[in-house]
Amino acid sequence: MATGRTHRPATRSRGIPEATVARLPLYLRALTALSERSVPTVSSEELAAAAGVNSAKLRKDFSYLGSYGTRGVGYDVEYLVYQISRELGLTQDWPIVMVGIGNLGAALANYGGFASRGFRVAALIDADPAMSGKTVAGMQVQHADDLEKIIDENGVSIGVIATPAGAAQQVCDRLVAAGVTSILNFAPTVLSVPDGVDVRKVDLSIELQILAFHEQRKAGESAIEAAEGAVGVEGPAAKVTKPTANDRKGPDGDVPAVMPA
Ligand SMILES: NC(=O)c1ccc[n+]([C@@H]2O[C@H](COP(=O)([O-])OP(=O)(O)OC[C@H]3O[C@@H](n4cnc5c(N)ncnc54)[C@H](O)[C@@H]3O)[C@@H](O)[C@H]2O)c1
Repeated sequence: MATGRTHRPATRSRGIPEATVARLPLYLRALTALSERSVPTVSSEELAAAAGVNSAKLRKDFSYLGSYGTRGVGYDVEYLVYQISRELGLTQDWPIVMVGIGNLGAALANYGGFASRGFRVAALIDADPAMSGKTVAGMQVQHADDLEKIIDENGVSIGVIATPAGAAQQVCDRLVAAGVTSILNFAPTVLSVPDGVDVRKVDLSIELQILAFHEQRKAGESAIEAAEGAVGVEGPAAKVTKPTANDRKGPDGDVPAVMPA
């Protein structure tokens, strides 16, 4: 599919900014941990620290949900879990298909975290005939020839692609033609999709490259400090701005492990 776009406008139709939407899962993860410890209420500062977000930003984000907390008491943890889950669409079950059940696909299929967050793996699909019928994570792998039928029968709207990069666009096109409107792409390639289809990409090697960049800066900083120590006076090198912890944070004040698509 040659035409189409790969991103959405910054604000969703309901008026919640995309950056806020991207932080909601962080709040939910922190709130779920509090809920598991039976903590009844939480202040914006505590929750912001647990989620790795600035507290003023958190309060602004929650105002979009109509949640303002109670002065001196804070936010009701259970109610906030419900509110955010509802906003993210997690109060309903989302069947997903995974395409490409090799090393990564099998590891993802075995990950229990999808089901506990409302994502049911409806089918595992692979093009290799030798994989068909094999059991992975307790499910039989189905052949890619049946992709459209599987999506139709299971009412799937979210697809996960873990095929080699060269196959990803073709798989994406078939998923979209079959009715899938959200794709999580692990293949190292940019997918082109029509309007109305959301793509998120995950690339751990990009994350490592970003960490390598920071390591390089830190190494440069150490070299500057060593040179300063050796010379004993403030030379030109001392004017180099040293990176701070904030420099390494994302635009939202957090340190994303996985960059938004
Ligand atoms: N995003 C990340 O951080 C990350 C990490 C590791 C791997 N990857 C990428 O994930 C992909 C899978 O890696 P892997 O190590 O599991 O590879 P793999 O070779 O073990 O598995 C790929 C699977 O895809 C299947 N496949 C190929 N074409 C297909 C098609 N048209 N339809 C359905 N299935 C098809 C193959 O039969 C195979 O089982 C690669 O693109 C790799 O670069 C991404």
